[in-house]
Amino acid sequence: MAVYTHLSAETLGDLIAEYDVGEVISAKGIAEGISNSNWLIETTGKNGAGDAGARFILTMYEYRINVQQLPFFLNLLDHLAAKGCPVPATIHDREGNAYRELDGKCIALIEFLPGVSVDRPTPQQARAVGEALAQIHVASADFPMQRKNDLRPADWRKLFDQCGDGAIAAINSDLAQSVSKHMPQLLLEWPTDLPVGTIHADLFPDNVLVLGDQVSALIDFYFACTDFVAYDLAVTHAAWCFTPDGREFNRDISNALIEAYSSICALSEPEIAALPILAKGAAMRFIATRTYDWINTPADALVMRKDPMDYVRRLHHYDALGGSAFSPLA
Ligand SMILES: Nc1ncnc2c1ncn2[C@@H]1O[C@H](COP(=O)(O)OP(=O)(O)O)[C@@H](O)[C@H]1O
Ligand SMILES: N[C@@H](CCOP(=O)(O)O)C(=O)O
Repeated sequence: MAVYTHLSAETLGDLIAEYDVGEVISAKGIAEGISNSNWLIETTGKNGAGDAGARFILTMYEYRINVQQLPFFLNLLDHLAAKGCPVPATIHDREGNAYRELDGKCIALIEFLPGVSVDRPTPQQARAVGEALAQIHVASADFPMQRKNDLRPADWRKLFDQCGDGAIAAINSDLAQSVSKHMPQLLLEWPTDLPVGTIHADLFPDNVLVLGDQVSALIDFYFACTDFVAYDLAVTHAAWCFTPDGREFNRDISNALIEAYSSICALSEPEIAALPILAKGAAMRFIATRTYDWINTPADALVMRKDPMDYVRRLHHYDALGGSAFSPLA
């Protein structure tokens, strides 16, 4: 579940009164999610059909987010939404603030967008995701803010060092061996001069809402940063083109995702050549944070731990497949 903080009806009512969105009719905690508390808020304001019952997502930032970086994330949402991308716009309060403080934590109210996230996407859905990813890369080309990616190879190394070899091996010996085998190559051979842009960096199926085969929303931009755009395609590929446990690679989904993305954002020769190492790096980035969380999250914590082995298996696939994982481009 992901409602870590209790907000009373009075507190919620007072908070929503700071926005020009009507009065609260209902507020329901949202079970999905890991990092933040989220509520679905319905108000007496007008919805898209002109009737009372406007819906919003209220997010309270709980974990991992440096609040000084909130302007980057929230301005990016507004920038992309203004350009017609399927992302929720930020609702500003009556004084124009994109976020406020409540009980010492930051909160933001964002537009609710309809749709569901899928565990087992179809190639048609993967195609729509490839197009949506390309759309945000195009639309963010003139986004004026920058944010350093704080999860690059040296940062993964630091996370593993903080975990310690023994604790990593205690999770799974294959995990420990895979880190020892692949981290040196990733540190040495990570590209340095690929085209850079604003990237989502965490476009997993649970961060995409769909209505049928259409993408209705890209959400959870809280890892967004300035880095190689081809790395964003690699992260999305790693997240979408395998069974959730990483045991099976789905070539139809892979082809659909890559063809759709590259039909809008053509990749350069150096980007295509770099995809195999970017994909191994994408797998390692999630192995690193999942391993760290596995070791450092108390068993009784509300935060759900995710299995790093799902991404160790993806790393093995990428190691074995090389460039053929991206065959429409080969
Ligand atoms: N703008 C939105 N419109 C509709 N639902 C949303 C929106 N933002 C978040 N949600 C819902 O809230 C859940 C958790 O949001 P998310 O930002 O992924 O939280 P976390 O950062 O904790 O993972 C999503 O799975 C989705 O169901
Ligand atoms: N996508 C990451 C976890 C990041 O959490 P999120 O809920 O903020 O997307 C993973 O699966 O390891």
